[in-house]
Amino acid sequence: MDRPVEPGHFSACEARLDKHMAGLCSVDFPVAVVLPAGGSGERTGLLTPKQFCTFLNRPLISYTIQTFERVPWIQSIVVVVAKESLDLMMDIIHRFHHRNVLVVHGGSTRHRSIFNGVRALSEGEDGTARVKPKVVIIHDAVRPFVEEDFLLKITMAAKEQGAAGAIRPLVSTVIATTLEGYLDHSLERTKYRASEMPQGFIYDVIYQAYQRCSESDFEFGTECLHLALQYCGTNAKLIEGPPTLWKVTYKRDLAAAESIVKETLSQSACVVTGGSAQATELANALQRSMSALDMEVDVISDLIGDNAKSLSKEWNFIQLSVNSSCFSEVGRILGALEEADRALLHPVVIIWVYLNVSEDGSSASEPTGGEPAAMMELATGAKLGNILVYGIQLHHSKEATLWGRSVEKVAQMSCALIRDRSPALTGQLLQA
Ligand SMILES: Nc1ccn([C@@H]2O[C@H](COP(=O)(O)OP(=O)(O)OP(=O)(O)O)[C@@H](O)[C@H]2O)c(=O)n1
Ligand SMILES: O=C(CO)[C@H](O)[C@H](O)COP(=O)(O)O
Repeated sequence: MDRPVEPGHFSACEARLDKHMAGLCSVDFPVAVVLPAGGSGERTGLLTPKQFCTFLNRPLISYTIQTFERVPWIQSIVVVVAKESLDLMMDIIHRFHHRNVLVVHGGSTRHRSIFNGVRALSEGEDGTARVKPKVVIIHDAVRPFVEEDFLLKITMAAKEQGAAGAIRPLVSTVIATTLEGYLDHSLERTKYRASEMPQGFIYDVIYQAYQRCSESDFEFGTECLHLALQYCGTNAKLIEGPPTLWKVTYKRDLAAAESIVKETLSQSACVVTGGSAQATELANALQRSMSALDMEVDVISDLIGDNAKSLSKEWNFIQLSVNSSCFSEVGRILGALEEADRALLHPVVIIWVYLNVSEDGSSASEPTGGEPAAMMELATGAKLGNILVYGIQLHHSKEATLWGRSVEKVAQMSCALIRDRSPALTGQLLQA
């Protein structure tokens, strides 16, 4: 029999749940989640199973685990992986500091993997009984984006009805084909829905459904809600979910998942002026231009005292320097981010904007000798810690149109650097 491996303890989770239940949350019963991640991802055409494919320096499965870790009323997380992926999974849990995750061996089909995960919630590896949850959520490990409020809807409906599942409108019409490959008939699209995940079940319902179902169900079935209906007479409540519930199935879906994460990380930026009048003027102009590019910008003079909060909230920093090619301010942001392990889960961007103001207001001066090399050195070290450092140099102009154009260019470059998060461009001192 497949045996679970426990890197974490459920007791910490129980304490978390108790604390939460003390006042904040309407979920006053134990909830667990099973994340089947034991497939090989053939349809991606990649050698690595899709749940272990990495984007923005982190495997897909870690994004999904993090999604559930953030939900305070979820008591325990069971991840089901193929035997050969066990070490890799343990390494991911360790590397990204995941807590309270129970890892269980998978089976040869999705249903077999899910049943192993469900069973592990009530039975220890030596057959000893565990305190089973009231509701279990089942969610494909390759659907990284699901919001707490939707999980709550599924959980509460599952508690009421015995089973609940996410649905989406069909994108294409479903047709039946003849054996010869001709159209047999088509279904009326408005009557049908795509069944997605998450799904929620009263624990005993899904456990019994799996105990009663046939070998053929285990081998060929694709729908847990169907098992609950057929073997326990439980009619699932269906709830329409958002499009982001889609399942990563093909290679292009990995790129789509990456772009969703990038978009989330690129909604705002924090501009640090250092306090000088010229830098503040530039920061205010950048704020206007970047907000026209749909990026919210907060302008602060430093990252001290109350302003230090930005270090734990913001994913993007723009540090302004006027006539000073010294990287000490950038170094300070870097140090603070590294100390807080801020870039563990997502890459953080720092853009150093160097404003060159010559005495006579001319724009003749060029970047001075050591800067590009020093930038590169700083950025190379930062990249190892998942912090992406870029530089932009601009010259002040007394001529309003020219100056406006330069500021606009800095705003566009900053938005592009933040949105692309390209490791290849780190350390470059770009010219605006
Ligand atoms: N024996 C299996 C097969 C699938 N899954 C999991 O079930 C989820 C949804 O299945 P699917 O998208 O079909 O994944 P794969 O089977 O890996 O993909 P493919 O069919 O392309 O091989 C995935 O998280 C997958 O890892 C599983 O736990 N155990
Ligand atoms: O949506 C789902 C269930 O309702 C499943 O994710 C889907 O059935 C998985 O199937 P497959 O392994 O064939 O992709």
